[in-house]
Amino acid sequence: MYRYVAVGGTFDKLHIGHKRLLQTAFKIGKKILIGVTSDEFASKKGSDVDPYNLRVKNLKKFLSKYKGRYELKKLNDRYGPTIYDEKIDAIVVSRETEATAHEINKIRKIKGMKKLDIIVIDMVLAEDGKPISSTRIRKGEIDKEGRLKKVKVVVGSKNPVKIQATKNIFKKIFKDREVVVDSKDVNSGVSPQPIGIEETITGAINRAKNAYSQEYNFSVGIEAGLVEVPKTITGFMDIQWCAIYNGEKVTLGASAGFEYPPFVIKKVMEGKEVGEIMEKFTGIKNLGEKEGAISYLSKGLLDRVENTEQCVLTAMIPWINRDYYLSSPR
Ligand SMILES: O=P(O)(O)OP(=O)(O)OP(=O)(O)OC[C@H]1O[C@@H](n2cnc3c(O)ncnc32)[C@H](O)[C@@H]1O
Ligand SMILES: [Mg+2]
Repeated sequence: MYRYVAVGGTFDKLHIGHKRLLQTAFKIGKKILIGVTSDEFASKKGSDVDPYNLRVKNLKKFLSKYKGRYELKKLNDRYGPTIYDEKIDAIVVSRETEATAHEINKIRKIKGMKKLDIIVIDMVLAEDGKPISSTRIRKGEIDKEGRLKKVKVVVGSKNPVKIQATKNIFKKIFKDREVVVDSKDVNSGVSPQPIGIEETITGAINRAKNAYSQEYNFSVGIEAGLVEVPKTITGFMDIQWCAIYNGEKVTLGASAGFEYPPFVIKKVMEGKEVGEIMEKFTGIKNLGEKEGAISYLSKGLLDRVENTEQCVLTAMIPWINRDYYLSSPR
């Protein structure tokens, strides 16, 4: 336990990133020095930062259970007391502000002061996997809990099954929010009948990345392919893979796999696509965009949309549990 720990910031629209930072300080320190930027200094961020008094009022409300354990100090520069106060032992920063802590230690070294221990916390991520910040809250993209105000998704395919499955899952996850799902015809960059896990996943990722643009929170790429599976009847299973991309990170999910009959696999090995073989066999045109082979083979007990939903949902698991999967740099 440190005796005296420093943290600092503007703390505008006090959000869960700020709260995590402050809670970390109280966990490791007896007494906390909280630097809060002055209105003059904060105005560099733009004109719509809340006034100092309001920012401090909100801080005090959140800190009520730590009464007597902290001191507030107005900051007119990036360093505040950290470059002259000998009593400070450590400083808590986020990955984003870590560099400032190192600058502080450089200055302290020149002045012959002892080095501060630097405690770095991971960024708290909003629902789209990007860090929560006051700037994003001021822009109206997210709220103080990091929830998206509106969810914009694009699917890298014009296949109505993939679009519907994506809509269903995103509406399920973002229940009370407006969810917009667009679609874009994009290149998968792999063969029309992918074989093997590598090729199929590459197709899913390419679709997601090729569909992505800044205006979206997520892009979705879905690709089905045959994978070798030991002890099966044919040696292969058909598995749909979903890639979800936020412009920075990709996550993957898979659907329940199933086997095609041996005569289908034989023709695929001769270079045909599962889709065309199944269309010919069932006599249903565009089977893959309707109930799908899975529905035909399961005699209607599992339909294609449901099967596709599985890979979209499993690909969303890391985004639903951002702290476990996505916070620390990989
Ligand atoms: O967009 P701006 O206006 O820069 O606001 P901000 O949310 O980054 O908030 P501050 O600049 O007031 O940051 C105060 C401290 O909180 C940290 N912090 C901000 N957002 C965070 C997040 O999402 N997760 C963890 N720490 C965060 C930040 O690195 C600072 O050390
Ligand atoms: Mg900041």
